[in-house]
Amino acid sequence: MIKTVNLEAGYGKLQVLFDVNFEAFPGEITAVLGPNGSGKSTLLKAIFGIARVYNGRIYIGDRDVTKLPTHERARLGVAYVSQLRNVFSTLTVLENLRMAAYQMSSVEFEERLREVSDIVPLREILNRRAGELSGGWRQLVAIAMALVRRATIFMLDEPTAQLAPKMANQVLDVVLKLREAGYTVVLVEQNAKKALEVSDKAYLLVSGRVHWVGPADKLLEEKELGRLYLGFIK
Ligand SMILES: Nc1ncnc2c1ncn2[C@@H]1O[C@H](COP(=O)(O)OP(=O)(O)OP(=O)(O)O)[C@@H](O)[C@H]1O
Repeated sequence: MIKTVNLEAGYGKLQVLFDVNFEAFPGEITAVLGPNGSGKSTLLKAIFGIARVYNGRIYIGDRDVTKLPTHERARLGVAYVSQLRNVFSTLTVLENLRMAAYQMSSVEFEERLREVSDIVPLREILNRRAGELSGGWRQLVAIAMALVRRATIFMLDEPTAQLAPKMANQVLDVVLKLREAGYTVVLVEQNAKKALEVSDKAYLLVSGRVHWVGPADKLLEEKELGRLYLGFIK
């Protein structure tokens, strides 16, 4: 479980988030939606420890991690997957996964790989160089790397942006499998409708504040909010 309490965060002197109370639970997909620049990525970055926190607290389960460095948050199970620099492009997929498992014995790694393959369909691409893969596949490899190192909280920053519809659906299938496996999934998406269709709960951020929070299907019914902030046509 991940939680922020009265979170104020940003970059240097630029405060982006104001008084954000956010919670995401295991076995659920929590969507974070809102217009460009509303602070969606900043929320994920603050939770991961790569944006500046001015005030408020961040918890992973019961543990207050507000002051912990990023690598310790990662050790506690948090993964932040964005479309940027998410894999080692000169290495093969298998080598990337091995890098994520550098502390494991090869027996343990093989076992892990079998479990991860149930969630991310990797078998066909294990020997491909990561840099040759499409953006969608690179993202799936990044998710698989996090799974190998036993992450339990997946913060996915626009995982389907710029993907062809077929690949976008494949990525969303993996997101659904993460939920099925009981992980905590936080999903930042541009395509609000698609995100809401797969999510359990939704936060709408506007100008760095939580403007609306509730069940994802209820936000789909909020036509006015959808029109104003989420690009719903009608
Ligand atoms: N590393 C950074 N340094 C300084 N300002 C930043 C940085 N990253 C983002 N910002 C600024 O913070 C504000 C919020 O950006 P953020 O990326 O959180 O928005 P977002 O809701 O994810 O929007 P988008 O969909 O455009 O990514 C913007 O004004 C942006 O210019």
